[in-house]
Amino acid sequence: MRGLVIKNTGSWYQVKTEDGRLVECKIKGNFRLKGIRSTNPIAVGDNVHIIINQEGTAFISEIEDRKNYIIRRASNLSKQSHILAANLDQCLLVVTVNYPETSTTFIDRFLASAEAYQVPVKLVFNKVDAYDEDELRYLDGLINLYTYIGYPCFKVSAINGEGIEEVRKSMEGKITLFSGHSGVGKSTLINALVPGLELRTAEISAYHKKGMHTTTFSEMFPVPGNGYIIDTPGIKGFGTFDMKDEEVSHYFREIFQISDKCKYNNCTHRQEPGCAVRDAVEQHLISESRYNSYLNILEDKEEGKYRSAY
Ligand SMILES: Nc1nc2c(ncn2[C@@H]2O[C@H](COP(=O)(O)OP(=O)(O)OP(=O)(O)O)[C@@H](O)[C@H]2O)c(=O)[nH]1
Ligand SMILES: [Zn+2]
Repeated sequence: MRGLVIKNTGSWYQVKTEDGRLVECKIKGNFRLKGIRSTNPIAVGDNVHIIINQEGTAFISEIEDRKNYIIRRASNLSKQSHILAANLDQCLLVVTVNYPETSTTFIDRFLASAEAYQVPVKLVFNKVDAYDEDELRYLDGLINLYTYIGYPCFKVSAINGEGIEEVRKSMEGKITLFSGHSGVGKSTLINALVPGLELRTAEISAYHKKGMHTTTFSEMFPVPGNGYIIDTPGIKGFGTFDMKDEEVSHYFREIFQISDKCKYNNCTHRQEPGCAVRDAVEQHLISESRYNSYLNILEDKEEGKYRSAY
């Protein structure tokens, strides 16, 4: 029988079967996954096949290929990683232009990592009820920019409900990860989207604070319309990853698009002659803030800071 893993306690998995049952499963045998040395072979979001025994116990017999997954290294020095979640359909990055301010550098770094992990991102600009005219104008500028690049944007207030319905619709049938700085309103937003869910996530938080199973526990919560939210504490973004200088621009869509017009095909778009990207920035075809974020990642990479930035 086919099912979706929605909870991983470290010792057993809760699987939602295709016919709608919730079944507690153990793993049988050794799962070896291509290319990953992981502390857990199965994660929430995995599509699995289970076998239910006559006495009512069940085990996972097969895991289907993943379209993506996010990991956390067991420790800085370790090559082993923990798979936090698999098969994410999207990430909603909650940002605020004020209270607190989310910088474009942060947004762009996040978007670049998401590109690397092949997880589509939508930007949710929260707290629109609290902004003055200047802040709203700046916000609209950002929305124009990111919509143009290809990231859908929402303008919402988790407190007064503005724009919430559109976000709710965009979560239907999808596995969604919420991310964003502390204080941007993720919990408030999730509670506005799915009333009653907050209580359950608070329980999980308390459980985590006790220090139990912190590295192995994860859970997805069903949302109306057949979707799921991943809101496990500790999963606030993507892990670190290594990339070559000339790869960084692959994760900036609009920069990558233009880069094949650069004179050198290993152009890093800094000082090289005949760089089409720098030309585009000068002609305001590529936003300066995006280009600066791009340079910023390159610089941090050189100083070895990028890995610890997340
Ligand atoms: N004015 C206004 N305040 C909001 C809105 N959404 C959340 N807040 C407030 O912002 C503060 C932080 O909200 P939280 O939901 O706790 O933020 P969070 O992102 O979950 O924060 P962490 O748990 O630290 O990651 C609270 O005081 C909320 O009441 C909004 O739409 N408008
Ligand atoms: Zn170039």
